[in-house]
Amino acid sequence: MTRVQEDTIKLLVIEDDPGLQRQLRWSFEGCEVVVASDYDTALKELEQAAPQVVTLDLGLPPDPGGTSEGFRLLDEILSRAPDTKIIVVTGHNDRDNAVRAIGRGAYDFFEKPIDPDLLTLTVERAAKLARLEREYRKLAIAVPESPFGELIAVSPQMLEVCRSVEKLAPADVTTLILGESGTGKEVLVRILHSLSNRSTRRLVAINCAAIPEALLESELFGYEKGAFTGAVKTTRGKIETADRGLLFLDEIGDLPLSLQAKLLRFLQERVIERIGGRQEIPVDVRVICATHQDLPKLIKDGRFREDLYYRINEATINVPPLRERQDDAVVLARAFLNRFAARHRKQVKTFTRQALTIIESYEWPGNVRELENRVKRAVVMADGREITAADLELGEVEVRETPFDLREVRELAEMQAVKRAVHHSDRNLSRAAELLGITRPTLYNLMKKYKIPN
Ligand SMILES: Nc1ncnc2c1ncn2[C@@H]1O[C@H](COP(=O)(O)OP(=O)(O)OP(=O)(O)O)[C@@H](O)[C@H]1O
Repeated sequence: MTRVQEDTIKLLVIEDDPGLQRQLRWSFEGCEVVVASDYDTALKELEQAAPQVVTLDLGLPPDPGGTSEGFRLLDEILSRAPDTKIIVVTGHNDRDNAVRAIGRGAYDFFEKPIDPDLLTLTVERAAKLARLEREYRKLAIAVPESPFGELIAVSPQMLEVCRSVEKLAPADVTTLILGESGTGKEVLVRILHSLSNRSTRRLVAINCAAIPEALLESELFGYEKGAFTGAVKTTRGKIETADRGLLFLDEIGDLPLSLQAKLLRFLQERVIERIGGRQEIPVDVRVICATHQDLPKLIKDGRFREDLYYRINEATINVPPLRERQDDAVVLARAFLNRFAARHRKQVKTFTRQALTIIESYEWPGNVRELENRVKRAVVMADGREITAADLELGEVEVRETPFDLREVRELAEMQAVKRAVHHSDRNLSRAAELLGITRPTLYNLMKKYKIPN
């Protein structure tokens, strides 16, 4: 069995049949396996080995033909170590007990006779979930001291983004944050500010898309008394207010061309002139811009100045969409559930497995913001302790559940690796082929096979 990420999986096999014990030990060669054949030994091993995953045969002595001892142990394990993922092993066609076990908190069930390959995959998935939950808890515990505050990130892609933010924060360079709407760009700007050497000064934000063109100029640059009708007193603009601090220009792609020229001048000369003013006022701000738009395309269409693009883009941070970081989706969903359940004093504790699968599979066009809103709504509306797939109201979702058939599993892994390499190399196919350790023609064939556009 392969290892899940860098952790070795600790697995406790609770099984009284010596033949099956041997078979299971052999199937899970790559894991640290401990075996117990009765209630007391199982609890002792639970304490000593602290396994992430347990396989539990429901028919244990003194009731090997029934299920009473198995259920007693299931309840006890979950009360002592609630995060343990328990995979219950039932007799053939024993759906009733399987469903009962899931209802009492088991992670999954398995019918005898055991197919070691299938069971291996189930154990790997359970261990992966246990690892994500543990990492999330570590992050959650670290929150008070962490400059990353409420930011939740467990996927390698987001951890890389966090590293870039940490590196760029003290550098005082004009930084461009790119990413779809709702991916967390604003959250990252706030973190960047708190880690920068301007953290004791203000972070002034302005959304270039939300303010009409006529007002935007005075918002940014300010005006002198009498500059236009209604200018009853001299007013400083956002740029000036941000002096010695940080100015966040959100939706920079929507800045009208006339103001692009003015902003460029400011970035080059670091002075502003208020509307109706004649005096040049020096301002020391660090500018951070963000957009969900494709700026090179806007440049091609004549809607964004190329010279401004180079000015604001001294450093870039790319925030990946949520659908490309499946690991984050589940962890974020759990965090939002806890947050809103506490805020609205609801007894909702968890998601059903189906709901989690849907969360992993859904494309999340509105990214984290959409996920947050869906979970919030579901928590507010929920009556019971669990949020079901239907509560999320996502309609028909094509489920991307990891299949069991090994050929399908390999193909899925191959497709994901090709997609990642193409994204990581920013569609430079020679580089993508190099990352994958294959030739360009092989890469072309794979992209054709999986219908990945280039
Ligand atoms: N990694 C994260 N951890 C916790 N909360 C997050 C994370 N990413 C985003 N959020 C939350 O999702 C919501 C949207 O995030 P944010 O406003 O930063 O997105 P954005 O990319 O700036 O969106 P837009 O482009 O529409 O302005 C916010 O409520 C934010 O707190």
